[in-house]
Amino acid sequence: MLYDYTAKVREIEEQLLKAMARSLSLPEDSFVIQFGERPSTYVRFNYYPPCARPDLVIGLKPHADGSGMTILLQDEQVEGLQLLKDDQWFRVPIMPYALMVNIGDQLEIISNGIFRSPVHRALTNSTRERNTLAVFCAPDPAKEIGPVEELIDEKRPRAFKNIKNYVESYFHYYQQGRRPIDAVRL
Ligand SMILES: O=C(O)CCC(=O)C(=O)O
Ligand SMILES: [Fe+2]
Repeated sequence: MLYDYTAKVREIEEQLLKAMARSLSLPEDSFVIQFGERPSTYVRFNYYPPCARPDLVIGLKPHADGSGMTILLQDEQVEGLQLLKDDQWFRVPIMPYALMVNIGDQLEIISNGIFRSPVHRALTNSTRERNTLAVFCAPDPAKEIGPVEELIDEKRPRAFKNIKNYVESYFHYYQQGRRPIDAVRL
């Protein structure tokens, strides 16, 4: 069942990548191509048990995803996800059966910073457990990725270096509480 789910999620992801490329007047495969022939898919079940001191304990610390795109199935009943925008945290409301699409760092790199990878976190609460399912869709780690040439010009100079296996360096910086994408920023 998980296999069927992730296979379908990948189809959605590909359609979204194509639509996003078209929205920038690029050939529709411009982003998909960078994911390579063997893109990687990681799945994480997040379980947040009730926590007596949600004021002191965070469920998942602030981070931006290291994927290209993450498709999150939120808990149907319990809210907890928040997004950072302009130094303020915004709640992401629950919508049963809706998929939450989140841009990851690698798509920010590929799109030369046009699509941004937002910092987000998950809170805990004292009464109810919360479950979410995240599918991280990322380029083949063996494939070098970098800003699409057509998105680089004088007005928008190249913002990132090319990189291979971004996820590996991601965890190195994550552990230090730093934003991994800053390491490839020019
Ligand atoms: O559980 C959530 O709402 C967020 C999960 C998340 O951000 C992640 O798994 O990277
Ligand atoms: Fe995340």
